Amino acid sequence: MSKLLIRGATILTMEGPDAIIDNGEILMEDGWITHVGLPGSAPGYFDMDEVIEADGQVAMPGFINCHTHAAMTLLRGYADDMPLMKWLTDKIWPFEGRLTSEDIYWGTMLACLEMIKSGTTCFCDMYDFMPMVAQVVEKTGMRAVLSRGMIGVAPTGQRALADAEELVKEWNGKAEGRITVMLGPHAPYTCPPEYLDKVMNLAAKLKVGINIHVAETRTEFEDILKQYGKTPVQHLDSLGLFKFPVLAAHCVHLDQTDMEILAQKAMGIAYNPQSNMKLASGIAPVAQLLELGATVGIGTDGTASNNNLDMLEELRAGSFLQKVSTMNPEVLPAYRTLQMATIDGALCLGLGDRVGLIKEGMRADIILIDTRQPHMCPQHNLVANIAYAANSSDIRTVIIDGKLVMLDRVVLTIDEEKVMAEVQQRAKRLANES
Ligand SMILES: N[C@@H](CCSC[C@H]1O[C@@H](n2cnc3c(=O)[nH]cnc32)[C@H](O)[C@@H]1O)C(=O)O
Ligand SMILES: [Zn+2]
Repeated sequence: MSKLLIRGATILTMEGPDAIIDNGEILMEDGWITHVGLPGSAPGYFDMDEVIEADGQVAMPGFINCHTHAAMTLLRGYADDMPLMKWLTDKIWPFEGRLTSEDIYWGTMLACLEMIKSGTTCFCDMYDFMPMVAQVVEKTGMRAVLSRGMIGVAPTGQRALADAEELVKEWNGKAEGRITVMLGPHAPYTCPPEYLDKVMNLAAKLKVGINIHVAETRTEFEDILKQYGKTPVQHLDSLGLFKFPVLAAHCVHLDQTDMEILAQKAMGIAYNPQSNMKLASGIAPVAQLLELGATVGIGTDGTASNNNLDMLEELRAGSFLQKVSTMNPEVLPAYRTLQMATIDGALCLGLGDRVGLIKEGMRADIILIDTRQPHMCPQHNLVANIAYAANSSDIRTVIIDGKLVMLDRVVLTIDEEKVMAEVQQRAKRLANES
């Protein structure tokens, strides 16, 4: 049995705004959190395999990135300042057509490196060559929800269904339980109803959830309305999609009925504020969705539309954007926003019983944040300091599933220099092939 102890930390358990333990300790055994309490209270104190002294640091659940395309690190800075449809059809899809499985491997490696260094312990991915992504998840020690992106209108539509089924069979529950697989029909505008029927049949057969982009742009909203006489959300609802556990990404353009449907029927909504800003897609009505009782997590989207995977930046932007768009500074307060980046994200991914809280009985996905920094002084309010002032470089240590993945900013599972050199060289080749 492996026993790991964190001591001396201020623990932000995320179980509630008052659930903060000063100078606390967290015991982890075989990946489980088995004790959270005051100093000297952990059982078996003297036979730990590893003790992490965390004075001056905050321990909190790792961030959960609810929507990304990890290997798109290869496209970071390749196509900027364009609207979604033009961006996808003129730049992104032609580039992606040249990607090999090795490219995906290295691009995802870089994404995992960046995510670990910015405190993300779990991410939800939709892309191609997903067995490579699964291998990277296994090697790097991350937790992930993976889906093979499926574009029904593409010549690869049929193959994508077969790949998705294979991915579920090969990887669901693997990497010591850190990988969950969902189906990933890309969007209502790339997956016609007959194709979504096939996806739903497969989801029923394999008993897995569905990850899909929904109502991202006004163009999508208008096109779907014209084509089917319904909004994207109501179109998907009428097809029966929400009978499955659905994670809906974006949800920017919604009417009142759409919001009610999502609040009542979606497993979760992935709010991607910076991608939506950069592609000028709009602002998801998150404050209203939360009022209606929706479960909302935060995602960065891929690095071609963000352009980084920094969840601290994302959650701050997400909070501020809701404040300014509603002209109400009280919406998405600091603690609520941190919940969205942790436990609510876990709920969006169907992992709410496993991660997102520092609590006995949960798996140990924990980050340590150094608070002894000028930009976090003084400490009137720890929660506000983390949500509104911290930088991702303040994240010192990352534990995933009870294993040390980064210690004092050294990532233990990835050769940082090698990954950056590989990606640089591959990105250059891919761009030159155009
Ligand atoms: N090429 C695959 C499917 C790729 S799935 C994921 C797709 O989503 C694309 N993508 C990335 N960000 C966004 C976004 O914000 N909206 C819609 N699509 C996106 C991404 O570039 C990628 O093509 C096939 O064989 O059909
Ligand atoms: Zn996306």
